Amino acid sequence: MSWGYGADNGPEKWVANFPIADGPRQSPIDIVPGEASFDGDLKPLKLKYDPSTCLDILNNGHSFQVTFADDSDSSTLTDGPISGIYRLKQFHFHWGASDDRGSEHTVEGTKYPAELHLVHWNTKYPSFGEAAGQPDGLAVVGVFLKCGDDNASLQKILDAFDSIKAKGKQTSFCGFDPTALLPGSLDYWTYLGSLTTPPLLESVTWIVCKEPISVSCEQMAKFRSLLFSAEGEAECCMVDNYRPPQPLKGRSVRASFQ
Ligand SMILES: NS(=O)(=O)c1c(F)c(F)c(S(=O)(=O)CCO)c(N[C@H](c2ccccc2)[C@@H](O)c2ccccc2)c1F
Ligand SMILES: [Zn+2]
Repeated sequence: MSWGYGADNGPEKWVANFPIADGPRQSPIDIVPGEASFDGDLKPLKLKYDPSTCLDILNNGHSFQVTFADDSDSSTLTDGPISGIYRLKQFHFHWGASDDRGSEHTVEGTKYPAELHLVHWNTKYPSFGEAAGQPDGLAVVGVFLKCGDDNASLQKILDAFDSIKAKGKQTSFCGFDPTALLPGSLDYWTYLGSLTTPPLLESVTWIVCKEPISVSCEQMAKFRSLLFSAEGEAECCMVDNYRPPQPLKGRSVRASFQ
């Protein structure tokens, strides 16, 4: 059985096939603002996305992801805590079965109903796959979602869900600008961590925005209409696809704001 989020193949079981699950720089973590150290050398995040590089939307059986063409520097992350140019490869979300949980990072124990991850790779390496194996290979921007006003930008994504309900379903999705999913303030916390799904590679510079974006409760409910299961299989709702916080193991978390 491959990894997932169920009782038999969920986060507590991943270490059996992916021993790095108990490694020194695993993600996500619980962020304690009072213990984060302000670093005046941290630059503002610079995110430049070209909507024409948006390719498709896919239900991959763990989450849904929107994939971008990454054969040029059209959609990039620069500055912030990183050096060099990182290209946007895909974004995806994690969410709960109810509004009281769903995010991967937590803030002093507070769980948000969902969390957006924008995955970028360091162009000093020849490809995403190469970069994913390097300690400075990936940079993921995390944005918390909280229940509140309707989010018109998110609605465009949700409107595509009917064509990707089951695992393996994919549909073209273009002209989407992920900038529209970013909060007003780009204040962030940053720390060295890992992918939060197998292969759990310790190659991620995490950049977690302090300010959440809002989604309506109806929009949150739409996330839960996706399926972990493929067509023809017993239906299994795609919910609680998040890994719980992992031990900090002496790492420091820096803040870009005071
Ligand atoms: N929270 S996280 O950012 O660590 C994360 C996830 F939590 C996550 F669910 C995914 S996923 O692709 O939706 C399903 C698992 O691969 C990816 N997807 C990765 C990925 C695949 C293709 C292109 C970009 C990112 C992940 O599958 C991956 C990364 C590195 C090497 C192999 C696989 C991911 F990066
Ligand atoms: Zn993720």
